[in-house]
Amino acid sequence: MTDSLERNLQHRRRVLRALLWMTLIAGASFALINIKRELYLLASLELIYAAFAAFMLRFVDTTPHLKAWTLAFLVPFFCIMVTALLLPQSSYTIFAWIQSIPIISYLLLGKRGGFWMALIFISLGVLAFNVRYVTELSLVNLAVMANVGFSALAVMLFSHIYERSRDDNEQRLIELAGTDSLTGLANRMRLSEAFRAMRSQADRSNTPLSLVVLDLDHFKQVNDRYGHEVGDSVLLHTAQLLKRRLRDSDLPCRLGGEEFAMLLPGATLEQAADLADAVRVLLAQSPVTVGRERLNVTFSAGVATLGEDGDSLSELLRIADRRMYEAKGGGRNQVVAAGQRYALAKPDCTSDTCSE
Ligand SMILES: Nc1nc2c(ncn2[C@@H]2O[C@H](COP(=O)(O)OP(=O)(O)OP(=O)(O)O)[C@@H](O)[C@H]2O)c(=O)[nH]1
Repeated sequence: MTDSLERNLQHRRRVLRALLWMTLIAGASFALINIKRELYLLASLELIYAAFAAFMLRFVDTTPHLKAWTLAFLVPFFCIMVTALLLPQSSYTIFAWIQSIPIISYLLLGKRGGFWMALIFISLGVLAFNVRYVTELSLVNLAVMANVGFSALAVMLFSHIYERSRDDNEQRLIELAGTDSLTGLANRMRLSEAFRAMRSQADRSNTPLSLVVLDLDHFKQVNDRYGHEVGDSVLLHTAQLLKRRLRDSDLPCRLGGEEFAMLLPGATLEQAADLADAVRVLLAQSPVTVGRERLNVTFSAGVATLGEDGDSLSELLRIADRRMYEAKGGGRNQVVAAGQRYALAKPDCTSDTCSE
């Protein structure tokens, strides 16, 4: 669940696995043929590479360093291919393999890495053709070289377009998976991702990180009295107000139903409580218009902070949730932030701080 919003590298692993199997089988077979043809340098390169492929097959599905291993495999792989192109004993037709360079590069390295890898090795391939046939430069050879070069560039262009749209679609899916469809705020899944990043940052810079859970008061009555659509616009109104009021570095999110959360990097428990109370006042002063009526919306909130109240998101959510219910129990439309419990703007409190 925690990795659910990360980019999916599964397809790259599958392509690499297929390439490793091909290298293993083809490398061993070609090595045998080339030994018979007395091309010992090429045969030993092919054998070494087949062994390297067999070695990589053991961990290609699990390695966390997929890109580094892909590069470690691919650069020598293409170098061997170019060496084969240069050998005077290998046939003319071997140049057809240049076509595979852009496809393999883009599938394994994505659009940026794929672009450079393909460009470099297609150029080297065309250069190899030049080196081999420079002495017998004829119109036929020029035509072959132009066809090999341009068709490889065409394949590269299509691979680039394909990889770019795949990348955009994946990005869009990641956005959608982390977004609440009604309010456009982050959802629980994105909150977990953001919490991990913000907690690391807070640990590194020794700065506070706080969480506020807020729940709209008597929301059922809004739905029952005005209907579900009006209920939805109240949720949207609250979400927009949170987005407007918070900093770009803060994360407002909808946990579900009429429950929201705010993840506040750099805010201590007290600062987070002050901010939650300011949002509470702002919401209370911004009624939602329904026909001729103006609907006052309030919420009850609980605050928790990293370290004092726990180190994981689930601990902070649990404590903030418990304090939110204390705020409900204390009369609603208030914020509870505790070490010792205190409530801000609690109607039946004479001072800002109430004892537990
Ligand atoms: N319009 C709308 N209503 C929702 C949505 N999700 C949950 N609800 C409603 O929110 C209401 C929540 O009711 P309760 O849990 O009783 O809470 P409440 O009425 O706000 O009472 P307190 O929290 O105790 O103040 C229920 O009527 C749900 O149907 C939604 O996406 N849209």
